[in-house]
Amino acid sequence: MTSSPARVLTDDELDLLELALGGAIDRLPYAPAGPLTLTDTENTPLAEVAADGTLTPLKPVARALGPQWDESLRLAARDVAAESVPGTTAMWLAEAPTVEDGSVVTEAAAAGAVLLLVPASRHTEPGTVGAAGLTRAAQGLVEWIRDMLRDVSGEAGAREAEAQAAAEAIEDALRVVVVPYPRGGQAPAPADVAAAYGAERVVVPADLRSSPAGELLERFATARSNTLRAMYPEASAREVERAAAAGHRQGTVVFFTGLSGSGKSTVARALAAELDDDGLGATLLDGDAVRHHLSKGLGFDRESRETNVERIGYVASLVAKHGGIAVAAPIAPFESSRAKVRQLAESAGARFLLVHVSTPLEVCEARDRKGLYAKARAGEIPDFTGISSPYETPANAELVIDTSQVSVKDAVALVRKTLDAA
Ligand SMILES: Nc1ncnc2c1ncn2[C@@H]1O[C@H](COP(=O)(O)OS(=O)(=O)O)[C@@H](OP(=O)(O)O)[C@H]1O
Ligand SMILES: Nc1ncnc2c1ncn2[C@@H]1O[C@H](COP(=O)(O)OP(=O)(O)O)[C@@H](O)[C@H]1O
Repeated sequence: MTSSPARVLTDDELDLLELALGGAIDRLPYAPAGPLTLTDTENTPLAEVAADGTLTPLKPVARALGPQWDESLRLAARDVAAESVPGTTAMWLAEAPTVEDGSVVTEAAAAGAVLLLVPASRHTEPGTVGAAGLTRAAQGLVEWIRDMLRDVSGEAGAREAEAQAAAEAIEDALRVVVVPYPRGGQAPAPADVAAAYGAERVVVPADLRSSPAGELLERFATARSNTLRAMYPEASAREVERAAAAGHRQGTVVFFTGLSGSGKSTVARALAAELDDDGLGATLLDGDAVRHHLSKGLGFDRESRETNVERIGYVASLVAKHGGIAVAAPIAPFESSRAKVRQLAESAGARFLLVHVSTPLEVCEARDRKGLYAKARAGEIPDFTGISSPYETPANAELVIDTSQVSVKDAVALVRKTLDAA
């Protein structure tokens, strides 16, 4: 048991801890002095920081799935440095390597040992090649170089044996190492990290690219597949294409709010169906359905409603985080929870569209689809929105629709127009 205060580490902080435990950095920029227990989000104690900043590991940092977690690649800096030979060059592969980069790497490997360092973050920005893709691309680069050298040595004729030996030496000189590397401002300089892994110099191939290659890469999202294949070794091209395809889809949360009977579910359902028909797909989080599943057992007091709405917002943001469209339709009467939901979506990189279905109370009450207003007026349902519980009118809705004035079809068209313009 430890009695020192605990700190739950963020993803970037975990990367820094891994770097420090592996000997790549001397001290943690976020916890230079203790006593402090560092934990992951599951509260597993990972390390102790003493008053003088000394780190004592307690448990290994949890590994996950993916090539970037492969134990034979994600090695401690001190272990790699212990095996490194003088004159080692590090290539910092922060982007998927191109054919041009492959030539730079081949040249360096002809002169001595080369560490292909893959800076692996736990975050991937949509549209960029993440840690898994970079690792596969680095491994693919080694294969690409090997195949290329075999072809060349096969054409060498009389000097075949000599060429073959040279090719093998180059292949042996290459080693892929995955480096935990945060995205944030506390990231150490690549040159310092490379030195800790035993390299004498670091080359960032992306910095050496010729300008035509740089210009082409800037346009890569629209480049035809064959252009990509000409520029990249097979493994890199696959990763760049995969990332570009994912990056094109920004997730969206369409969040309806309004009184019971205002028409939220009707419009939300019609919208989701139309999006499906267009092949866009939409996940519908209808108020009633959510109350039967996600929020079963919750009541209608303020706290329960806030919990309900925030749960919906959380699920919607998960859907949108990976490019999906979430359509939610709870009453969501309180501004504070609507603001939280917006913030959740926006921090997942999604667009957020608040649609206030502003149908007047008299119309909702006249509709009284479920007979609830009558019961609420008779005092049989407490805390009924609009009758005995408040509805805070949103001041920041992207769209306001009064379904006593606008048909379902036109309401859907208005939402889609707003979505297209966003
Ligand atoms: N007290 C009270 N107030 C308001 N609504 C009530 C209440 N009790 C039950 N219902 C039924 O629950 C539906 C609203 O649930 P929501 O999850 O959308 O509400 S909230 O966002 O948590 O405020 C709502 O459904 P809709 O009519 O689809 O809005 C009602 O049918
Ligand atoms: N233009 C309209 N848009 C949406 N609903 C409408 C419209 N005109 C009439 N209605 C009716 O109003 C009721 C709205 O109920 P519902 O969509 O369940 O509202 P909510 O989900 O806000 O409680 C439905 O019976 C629907 O048929």
